[in-house]
Amino acid sequence: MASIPKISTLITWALYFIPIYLFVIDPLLRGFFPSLLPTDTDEDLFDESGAPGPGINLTDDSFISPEDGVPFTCPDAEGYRVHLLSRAPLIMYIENFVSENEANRILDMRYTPSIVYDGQTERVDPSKRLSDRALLPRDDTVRCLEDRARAFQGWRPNLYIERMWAQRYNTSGHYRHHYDWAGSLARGGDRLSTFMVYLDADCEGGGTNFPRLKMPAGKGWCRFLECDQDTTDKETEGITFKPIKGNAVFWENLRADGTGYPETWHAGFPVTKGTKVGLNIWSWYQPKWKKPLR
Ligand SMILES: O=C(O)CCC(=O)C(=O)O
Ligand SMILES: [Fe+2]
Repeated sequence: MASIPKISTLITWALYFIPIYLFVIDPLLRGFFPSLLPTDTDEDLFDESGAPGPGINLTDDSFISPEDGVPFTCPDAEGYRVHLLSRAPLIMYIENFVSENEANRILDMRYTPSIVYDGQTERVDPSKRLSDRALLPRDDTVRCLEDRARAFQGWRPNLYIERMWAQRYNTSGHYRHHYDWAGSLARGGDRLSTFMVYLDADCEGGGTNFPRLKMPAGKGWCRFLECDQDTTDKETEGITFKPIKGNAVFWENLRADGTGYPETWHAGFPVTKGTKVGLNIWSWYQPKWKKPLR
């Protein structure tokens, strides 16, 4: 009669089997039968040919700017210049992204107090965000910018430009550190990228700070970044973009697997004098679904 193996024998077998499974059997199975095994990310949910998923409502034109084919002209467009700051996350500085005439057209708006959103409710909270904002009507100037933002990102599929907001900060206006992404891709969509455009920068202070990014080497960046700030001080660590009218900072919020970059933690520093007006251009990524949500 076969005897029952001792506990110590079972543990010894397990010690041999676990590494063999992890380093030999699992990689072989993944190689030969990729569809049989669960993957580590939610990427397997997404399929370019699938149906639109839940999440952002692509027909809600109070929230997104659909490509509706309405014709427009861009007489005030000028050329822009791009400077690469970081590859991962992708961060680019764009000189003259918005021309002087375009910026002036957008500035004259009716503003209301800005809100913060905690994933559930929207409220005014001046300790976190003190500014006024205005939803921009989709006139020719705004459509030109939507088009420019799409082209800049290679006309990527499944990318939807959120309706644009201008944001005006008067003295002591600020936006405390936050992410623009919400970690909501698996629930249907998230903000893939941000253009932070300076429409007006007749101010002191008001820089856009990224405490987790390192100052690039060389003095070349001092045109656009504060080079005199104390990076050992907790309040001013990292890098800070100076507000310069017409220029923009572009960054990607999400990695290829849809998770957010911690390096994109950022703030609008307090304006100490004058007025700054920013323009947010956010692009959402809403993948198509291969299979229903788990
Ligand atoms: O005003 C700034 O510099 C940053 C604004 C910002 O981060 C936002 O509106 O999400
Ligand atoms: Fe932001």
